[in-house]
Amino acid sequence: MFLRHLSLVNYKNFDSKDLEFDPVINCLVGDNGVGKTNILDAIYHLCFGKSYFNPVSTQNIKHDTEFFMVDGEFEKEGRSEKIICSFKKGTKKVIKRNGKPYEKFSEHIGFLPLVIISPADRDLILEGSDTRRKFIDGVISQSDKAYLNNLIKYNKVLVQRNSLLKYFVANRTFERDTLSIYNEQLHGLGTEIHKKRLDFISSFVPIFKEQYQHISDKEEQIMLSYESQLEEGSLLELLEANIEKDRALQYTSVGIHKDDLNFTIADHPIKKFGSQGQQKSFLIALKLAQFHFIKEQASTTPILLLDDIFDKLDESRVSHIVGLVKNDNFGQIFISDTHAERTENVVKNIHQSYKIFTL
Ligand SMILES: Nc1ncnc2c1ncn2[C@@H]1O[C@H](COP(=O)(O)OP(=O)(O)OP(=O)(O)O)[C@@H](O)[C@H]1O
Repeated sequence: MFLRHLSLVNYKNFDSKDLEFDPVINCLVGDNGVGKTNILDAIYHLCFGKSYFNPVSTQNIKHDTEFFMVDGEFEKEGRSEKIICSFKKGTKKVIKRNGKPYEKFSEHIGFLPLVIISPADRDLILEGSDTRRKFIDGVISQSDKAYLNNLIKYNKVLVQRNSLLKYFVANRTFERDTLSIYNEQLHGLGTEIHKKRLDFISSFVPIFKEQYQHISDKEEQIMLSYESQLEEGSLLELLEANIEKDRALQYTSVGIHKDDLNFTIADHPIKKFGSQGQQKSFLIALKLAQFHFIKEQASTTPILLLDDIFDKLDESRVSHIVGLVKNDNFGQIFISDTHAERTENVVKNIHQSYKIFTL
């Protein structure tokens, strides 16, 4: 699968832009702030219906204009697929595949698998657990529609249960039976999600460790483990046991929405004890493992976006990553960098077709 053509209208810093891509390697080079990352983000938008960097849709519209449009022509399994993602202020975002709008964006997720490696990934280590849950959910959802649907349903029920807890306090009332209905729904959906997360972690960890060994020269004991309150008991039991606490807090304090991933090096949290280099290698290994996992599950090689990759790694490691496309037939890769020469040196050595775009 690859992206053949990209057209932008009023997308971030671009009025209009048309790019015809190479099926294998594409390099976007230029000074800071010219819009290299914005082009990668537009590609991300076509695959996920949203920005990787800025979730506020209005802020993805070029300043002082009213709408944006991102139009991409992909080739997938020998067929041309035209995806258009557009957004006008005050209306709902629209994604169309070959002229037909999707009713639910979730139907589009996984159709065009993509992995991005960016300096913004550091949030996975530095920020709260929701960032890491989004990561697991993002990886599983790209190859498992049922998981994504359960997750959407779980989040809806969770919002309803939280509203009910607030309603009880505001109206000085309490109805255990109504709450029990939500508990059962959360239990059913949450248990499924928990099981899939467990299965995912057990197949993902070996891939992740292998990727880390590839990019780190040293033997280091790194680990990624899954933490869930559901290890303590069934979700139904936990919800029932925490009813008084939830009434006081006015929100649901237990469930798979509290799950987390632990990242460690030599049994200590990498956030506090990992060097900058170790943290960078850890994040790249995480994303490369995502690439390999999705490739296996979805039987399509994901598009790989490498944003500012030299900010993270030296040339030999970048060569290793770019070399992935050499071994993975039909993979397409996009690289952004401020130094045209450095990028060209790396891609020339891969002996694959490539294009360099100077912005
Ligand atoms: N909604 C918007 N309207 C207009 N310009 C925008 C909008 N959002 C972002 N920009 C501009 O886009 C530019 C940043 O683009 P981008 O992050 O793609 O740069 P880059 O080439 O990747 O830079 P770097 O090499 O520093 O990573 C900034 O100048 C920013 O002001």
